[in-house]
Parts: sequence; structure tokens; C-alpha cells
Amino acid sequence: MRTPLIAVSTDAKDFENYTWHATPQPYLDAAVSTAGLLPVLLPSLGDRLDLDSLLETIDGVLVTGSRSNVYPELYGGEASEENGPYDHARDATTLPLIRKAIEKGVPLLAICRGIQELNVALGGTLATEIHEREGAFDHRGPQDAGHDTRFAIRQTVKVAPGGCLARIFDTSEVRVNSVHRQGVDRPAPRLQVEAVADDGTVEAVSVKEAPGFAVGVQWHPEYWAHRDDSSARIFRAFGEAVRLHAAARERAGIAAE
Ligand SMILES: N[C@@H](CCC(=O)NCCCC(=O)O)C(=O)O
Repeated sequence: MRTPLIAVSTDAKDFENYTWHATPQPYLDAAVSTAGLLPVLLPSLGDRLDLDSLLETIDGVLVTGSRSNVYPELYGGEASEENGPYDHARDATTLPLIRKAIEKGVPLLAICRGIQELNVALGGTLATEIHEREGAFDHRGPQDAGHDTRFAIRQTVKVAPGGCLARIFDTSEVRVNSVHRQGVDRPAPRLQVEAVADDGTVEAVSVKEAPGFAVGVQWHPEYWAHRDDSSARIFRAFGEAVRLHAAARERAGIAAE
């Protein structure tokens, strides 16, 4: 069987007088080396993309983290200095992509900004500067530090019993990293909360009655997937779901001939 293809979200970034569409390499490393998949970057070209054709061609979708935030007006909020920076091109691509992937049963793993996009795409809302809330942890990584320090595993999340993450982790508590200022405020109706931090922050969700694997996590399993078992489990579960989806599509294609 061919190596399954996954579309990976990109940020639109301006430098050297160009707009570049890019994603950090740890997501690609985890996709290739832990999940056993073949990632292709999806440019954030919004409604210029034929997402139906894309989702008939690729076997999974990985929506990555980013320092940028979902534009607040997309979930009834107000844009302000406080809740930027924004990436409109990315929002215009990932939100419809997430909805279509879920509808078509294409496996979806959404990480950090990705879980926030998943929540907004399905009608939920976000809160910003969550570390300022009464009793909240500081979920931001250390600001002026190297990536290994910023993405250090430093918090415990409680896994909801009986959910899909409980089956992936086979434990009730998982140690994770945390590098975010925003978080799920009102979960979308179709989302099942799969893990929470001790301060109540939603740390993982799945899509109720989704035809395929559809999971969002607020932490960054890609960063330590090469050596941390819990991080690797998420990418291996995503990889398995993608392979099953690809095999089912191949069988359907053979049957149709
Ligand atoms: N911007 C959102 C999502 C956070 C996120 O995806 N973090 C990735 C970290 C990228 C980096 O800083 O290197 C939020 O802040 O909640």
C-alpha cells in the first residue's frame, strides 16, 4: 500500500517581499517519523482551493499550532490589540477545511491553534489571555527561551473516562506541554471534551458521532513525539486512522472498477 498523504495547514507569513506559506518542521517530523505518513503543505489560499477535490485525494488533515489567533469576529468576538496577531488567509482555509474533513470522514488531528479552529469551525467560542482568569495557570510557554524550554512537558491533564483519548492513552492523567494564550471558551455543540487541565482549561476534544477520527489537542504532541510516549500515541493513533481511511478508499475504488 502507498504511504498515505496528509494535508498540513500553513501560516501565511510575509518576508523577503513575498508571502510565504509555511509550517514548523516538528509537525512534519512527527507526521513522517511517528505517524508514518507523507505530509504535503496546504497553502492558505482560502476559497481559491477546491477542498472537495483535495479531500478526495488526501487521506488525512493535520491542523498545526501557530502564534497567530483566530480572528475574533469569526466567533462573535471583537478584534483588539490584545487578541492578535491574526492570519486571515489561514482562517479562510482551515475553517472550511475542518468542516469538510469532518463531514467526509477524513481523519483530522488539530493541534493548539488547530483545536481552537476546530471549535470555531463548529460554532464554539474562544477566550483570550486565559492566564489572567481567576485561578488559571499560565499556559504560555516561557517567553524568551529556546524551543526545548518553551515546549517542555510541564502540566498534567485529566483524561475523560470512556472517551477516544482514554483509549489512546490507556491512562487517566497525561503529562503535556503548554504554549498558548487562548483557549476554548464555549465548546461547540458537536465537541466532546476529552481532557481538561486542573484549572478547567479544555485541553482536548473529539467530534461527537464524527464518521472518522476527529481530535483536537491544546498541547503540542508533535514536539516530543520522537521520545515521549503520550505524544507518540496521539500521532500513532492519527496515523492508524489515516491508513484505515486510505485502505477503505482504495477498496471502494477497486470495487467501483
Ligand atoms: N495562538 C494561539 C494558539 C497557540 C499555538 O498554536 N501555539 C503554538 C506556539 C507556536 C510558537 O509560539 O512557537 C494561542 O496563543 O492560544
